[in-house]
Amino acid sequence: MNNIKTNCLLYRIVYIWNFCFRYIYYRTRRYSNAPKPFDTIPGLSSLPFLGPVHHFMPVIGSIGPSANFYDLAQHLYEKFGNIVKLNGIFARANMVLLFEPKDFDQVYRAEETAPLRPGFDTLVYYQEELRRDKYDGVYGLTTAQGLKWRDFRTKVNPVLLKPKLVKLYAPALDEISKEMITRLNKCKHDKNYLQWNLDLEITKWSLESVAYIGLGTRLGCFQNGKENQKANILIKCARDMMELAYKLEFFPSPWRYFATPNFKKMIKTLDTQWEISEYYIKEAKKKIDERKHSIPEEDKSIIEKLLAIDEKVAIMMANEMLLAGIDTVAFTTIGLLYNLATNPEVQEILRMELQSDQSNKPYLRACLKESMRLYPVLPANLRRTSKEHVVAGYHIPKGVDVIAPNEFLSKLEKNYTRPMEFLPERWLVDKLDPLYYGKAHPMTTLPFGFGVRSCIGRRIAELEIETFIKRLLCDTKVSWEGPSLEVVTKVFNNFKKPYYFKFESIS
Ligand code: HEM
Repeated sequence: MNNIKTNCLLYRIVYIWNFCFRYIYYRTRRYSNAPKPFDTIPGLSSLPFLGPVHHFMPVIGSIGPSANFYDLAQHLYEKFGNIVKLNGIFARANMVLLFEPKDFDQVYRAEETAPLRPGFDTLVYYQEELRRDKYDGVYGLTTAQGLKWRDFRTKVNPVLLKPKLVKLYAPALDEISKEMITRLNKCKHDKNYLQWNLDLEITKWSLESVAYIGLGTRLGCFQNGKENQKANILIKCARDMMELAYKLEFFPSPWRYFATPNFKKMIKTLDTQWEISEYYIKEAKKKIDERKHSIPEEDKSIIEKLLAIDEKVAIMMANEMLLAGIDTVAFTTIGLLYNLATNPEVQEILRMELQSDQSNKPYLRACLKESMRLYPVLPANLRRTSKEHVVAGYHIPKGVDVIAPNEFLSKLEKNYTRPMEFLPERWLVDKLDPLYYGKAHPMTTLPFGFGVRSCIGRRIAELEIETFIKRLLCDTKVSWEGPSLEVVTKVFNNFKKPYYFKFESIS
């Protein structure tokens, strides 16, 4: 009898234990499979109203005010790991940095139907509210979102991304490069001038080049006089806009609630930029109208081709080319010159390729790619979520800025062999070679962005830079006589001056 009782009790204990075990097992399994809440993503602590701003303050901040984006990404990665949250402040969206390329690949691909890339909120406010009458509902690619962006991009894609583009504009760009080199040779005797103004000179060349492709006219950036003054103001406007956008949009600023002094400066700068750009566009249109006869399609400038499709889009695109296509190209060119100057053996191999008869120049292409891996204009890419995502085990709601820190990832040993070295060969060797670039995930290095919203000026930029480098290296040796060049991030990456380049004639 006792035996039966004991057996019964034992049976019950085993039964209850079994039940509890199963219950706990299934509950925890279910729970662990569920995405963790957004709020639990690790990241910098936030204060009420101020968000994580105290981390960026002088002395007391754990990061400090002067960190560039690369340093910030490194700090966050080392402290928090592959996924990091930064709370937004003053109506700025929350941000999540993803350090695994497969993770932002997943989000960016899922957003490809209508990718949202916010930024330049002051420019959006200027176009949509303050100067609404001028823009009349048509905004450029940098500021438009959703259907408006898609409609604009569909109209301009066939004109700007045409594979034949290279052939069409190459001779004129070569001419502009020759003039630039003559100008450089004149300036190089004044060492001090070039140390502080090389970027201005290179920007004059990039503006002259992009204006020729966009408007079909020469602006005369290398000349002295009135024309040159206008071009200089346009260059200054583009720079001031970046500087002011950095102050207004990356630091806490109440410009949305009242017009701060920097906000007023920004509006003045945008007005001036538009005024000069409009002047150039009107001049270009006048020339086209006065011609009174048609010319072959391949001889037409971008604005002429776009005017036949949609006049407002043509004007906005031309304006955007004069804005987005100058400092980006200048920075990339200076980065490449620096890498070639500090790696004379690479410069020599490249010179040999450029002097050879072969029409393909793979080493030149590899040098440019490698230089943009080390010195991308934009240190990170960005998409705002239009829907919910589950990434790296966390829930990411709609309206969050998902940041891909591409510059930082491109300099990690786990992605590239000898990552801090300028080794163009990595883009040419086969996959058995330890240097092979394909070791990294394809999303690791994205100097022109990603997918349908990637840079529309890519072909133009590559053509301009390659044409200039070909011309320059044929009879000039470039070297660097000073400490290493440093980068500082202000929305875009910039170089810290002075420049210690030496340009010597070798012919
Ligand atoms: C080496 C030079 C350049 C670099 C590294 C560069 C880089 C970029 C990047 C990273 C983006 C963001 C793409 C994304 O979100 O996926 C972008 C967008 C854009 N770029 Fe460039 N860019 C360069 C030159 C140019 C030039 C020459 C033009 C003008 C012809 C231009 C016009 C634009 C425009 C209009 C957008 C916005 C595209 C859109 O949202 O649809 N860029 N660029």
